[in-house]
This record gives sequence, structure tokens and C-alpha cells, in this order.
Amino acid sequence: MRTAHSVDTVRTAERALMAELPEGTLMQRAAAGLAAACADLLGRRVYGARVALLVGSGDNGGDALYAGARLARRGAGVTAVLLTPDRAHAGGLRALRSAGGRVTTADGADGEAGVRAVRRADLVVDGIVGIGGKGALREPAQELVAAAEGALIVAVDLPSGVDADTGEVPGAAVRADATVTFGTYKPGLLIDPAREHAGALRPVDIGLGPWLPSEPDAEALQHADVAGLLPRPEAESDKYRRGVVGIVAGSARYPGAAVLAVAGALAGGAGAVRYAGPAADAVIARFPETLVTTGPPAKAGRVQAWVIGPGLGDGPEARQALVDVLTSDVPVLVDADGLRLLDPQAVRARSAETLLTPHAGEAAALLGLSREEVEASRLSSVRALADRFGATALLKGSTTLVADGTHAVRVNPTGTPWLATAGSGDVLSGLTGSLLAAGLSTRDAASVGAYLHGLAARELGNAPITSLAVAEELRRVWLDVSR
Ligand SMILES: NC(=O)C1=CN([C@@H]2O[C@H](COP(=O)(O)OP(=O)(O)OC[C@H]3O[C@@H](n4cnc5c(N)ncnc54)[C@H](O)[C@@H]3O)[C@@H](O)[C@H]2O)[C@@H](O)CC1
Ligand SMILES: [K+]
Repeated sequence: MRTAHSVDTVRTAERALMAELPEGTLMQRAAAGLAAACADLLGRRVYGARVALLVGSGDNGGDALYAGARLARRGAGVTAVLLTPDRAHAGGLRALRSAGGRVTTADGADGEAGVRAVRRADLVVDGIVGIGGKGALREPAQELVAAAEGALIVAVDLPSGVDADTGEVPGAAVRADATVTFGTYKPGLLIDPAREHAGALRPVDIGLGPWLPSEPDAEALQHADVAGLLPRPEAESDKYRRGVVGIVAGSARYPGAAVLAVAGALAGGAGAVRYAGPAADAVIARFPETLVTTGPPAKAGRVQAWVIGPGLGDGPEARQALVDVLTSDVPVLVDADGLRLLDPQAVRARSAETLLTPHAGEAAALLGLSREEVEASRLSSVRALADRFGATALLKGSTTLVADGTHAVRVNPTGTPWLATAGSGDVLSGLTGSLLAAGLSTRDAASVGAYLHGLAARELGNAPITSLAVAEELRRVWLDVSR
């Protein structure tokens, strides 16, 4: 699990740890890890490499200066460009100078020299701001960052200009090839749009672990976590013990959505898949193992979880079907058209868990925001959805988020832009519903579903994909993950 903690939590933990250590120890640990990562990125050719340090007014700049001193001692030509010369970290400056590094500034008489140093650099270290940063990059930082284009850029702790707690990017921000982050991940490093600015993530252990709370603010599942959550049938399991999932999807107009949701559900490990709706013929033609009825959900038979919404339309049968499944006492996943018909009170009144799986456009409609607003503030949007409906919410996107109002927000790291294709959400809802029927909580089912779904799309390679191909790939991905 990659775990991320908010700035306040990191600061509290750092204070506690610092009280136990000689002054400056933490910064030295950070700088050592940062210098090692820079050396790695330079392909170990440190001697003779040209390194420019962008140095802001806080400890983030201090980290950059001490790391620069370590690189200078190994023969790199290091130039620090001070953004606020009168406030640069004094100890770091002394260390850099005594290691043979040069120091210049970003404006005044030296301004040109600063830009030149950045332009000529093989590697630029972004020590402008870290967790103390507020808002977007300002001048002269913007000009220097623009001059860094073409060089390798390493961000210290996080790319300057992004919000550490939310992943929001309010304006100009560094785009790094790698981010060396200290003690723990920050939520912004896992969540888009900031995630995209961070490049490859390199955590450096500074000994903070024991001081951090066990429940993080955000977490991203890894292979091993997913393997531990996958449902496994026992020797004695019959189909009901493995879980039966009911799918209410598709319409005369969109029969394909039903087929794709069932394809996802069949790949998700339920003991059986029931389908209720007008696309029963299309479903049975493609997947003869499905138990189908053209009647309402009540006619489908016993299930342990419902999926409702993909391609459902908004006719009277669709509305009635939604009422029927929401008044059941089993977990319900609501997607797509189902979300358009949803009444928060009906969800809040439920006795079993509910999972909503909107994309940004659907989330925007539910929250009374624009799609752009949701995309710019994904973390607060997913939390607001969970809050408003008293449910678990999965917000789709390049970093899909899952919030349940209580635990750490889960971030799915396996997304790929190729998944933004027709029907891909239908497969995800079927798959996730199947995991719900197998007994996973809404939070686990949603995050495991998103993980497998993203991985299946990635396995298909860097090329256009079809949703059915993703569903077919799920079995191989399941094998891989559980190995
Ligand atoms: N506190 C600790 O124990 C440790 C901190 N470390 C480093 O220290 C960083 C935090 O240091 P600080 O608290 O000094 O804060 P930062 O260095 O992140 O930045 C704060 C300074 O930047 C200025 N600033 C804020 N937003 C700005 C903007 N948009 N443009 C320009 N300037 C802006 C502020 O006025 C303030 O002076 C961490 O991110 C990490 O890199 C590490 O050395 C590890 C140990
Ligand atoms: K930084």
C-alpha cells in the first residue's frame, strides 16, 4: 500500500520525531536521499554533470542546497539560483559554497545568470516550495521553470505549485520527471491533476513511520493488497456462498450496455449472474451461463448484490427498477443512467451499503457543479458525494478515487487514458458488483474493481481498446495478481 498523509499530519509527526534527534538530522536524511535519487537519474554520471538548484525561501530549498552540496562533492557543477536571496537556508548555502558550488539569484543583476544556469543544466532540482507552498508558482519562479524545459527535473518533496493535500493545481506548476518525497506520500502526489506533474515517485524514508497515524488520508493499493482482498472460493462453496449478482442494465435502445455489464460481472468471481431487463435476449445469446428474465428485478430471484444503471434509460420501468433494488437489503451499485434518477434520501434510508460510480460529468450533475470543476477538485468532489448520499462513491478518471466518508480515500494507480472508451464503465460496474456479491465491502469492491479493470486495459498495450476486450482480459489479470 502506498499511504499518503496530509500536511498537518506530516508536520505533527515531524515535530515529534525532531524532538528526539539532533538538530538538522531530518534535513540531512532528506538531502542524502535526494542526492542519491539525482545521481540515479543522471545515470550515475555525476562527475561533470551540470546541476541547477531552484531554491525557495523555506526548508524545501534547504533540502535542495544540501543535496546540491553532496553532488558538488562528487564532481558535479552545481549552481544554486536563489528566488529570495535574503531568505535562503543559511546552513544549506554554507554547505554548498564550501563544496565548491556556485550561487546566483533569479532577478536583479544576476537574473540573466540564473536563467542561463538553468538553461544549460542537465538536471534541475525544484526546491522552490514543498509542503509549505501556497497557490501557484509566481515570478520569477515561472520563468526559471520554463527555462528548465529539456532538462531532467527532480521535484523536492512535491512539484512546486501543486496542492499537497488535494492534488489540485491552481495555476502554473512544475512538471517533474521524478519527485523525491520524504517520510510519506502526500495525497496530491497520488491524485490528478497533480499526480501528472510528479513523474516517477521516489519515497525516501526519514524515520517518520512510527510517528504517523495508522489511518492515512489517502492510499493507493498495490498488487499484494489486491491479492489479499480477492474473494477465494472455499472447497464447500456453492454458487450462493460465492455470491450471486443481479444486473439491471440495458434498454431497447442500449442493449450493449447489458452485455458489457454482464461480461464484467462474469469475470468478477460471483457464483452466478442474474440479469433482469429488456436486453435478456442479447445477454443470453452472448453469455448462455447468465440467468435472465425480461421482467422487473423482483422476478430475477435471489441475489447478494445489485448493479443498476448502465444503458438503463429513464423510462417508468427504469425508475421502478431503481426503487425496487434500493429498497432491497443487499448492497447496490448505481451507475450511469441510474445516477440520473437517484434521490439522496432513498440512498440514505437504505439498510445495506450503496456504491455510486460516476464519471466526472455524472458527478458534476449530482453535485450541481461543472465537469471542469469536478475534474479540478477530484478529492473534494468524491468526498462530497459520499457525504451527500451517505454512501461510498467511486469517481472515475485517470486516478479513480473511492471515498466512503470514514476511511482513507483509495486512489487507483492503474488507470490508462485508453479506458476512456464507450462501455468501459459498464464492464467496471459488472465486475465491481460481482465483488460486492462475493462479500467485499463497497470500498474494497470499488478499489479492487478499479484496479483490475485498469490493469486489464494496460495489459492490452498502448493502443485503442474495446470494452469487451478489457472484460476478456480480466481473467488473465486476476491470475497475475493472485499469483
Ligand atoms: N520539517 C521537517 O522536519 C522537514 C522538512 N523537510 C522539507 O521542508 C519542506 C517544508 O519546509 P517549509 O515549511 O519551510 O516550507 P516550504 O519550503 O515548502 O515553503 C515555505 C516558504 O515558501 C513560501 N511560499 C509559499 N508559497 C509560495 C509560492 N506559491 N511561491 C513562492 N513562495 C511561496 C513561504 O512564504 C515560505 O517562506 C518539506 O516539503 C521538505 O522538503 C525535509 O527537510 C525533511 C524534514
Ligand atoms: K518542490
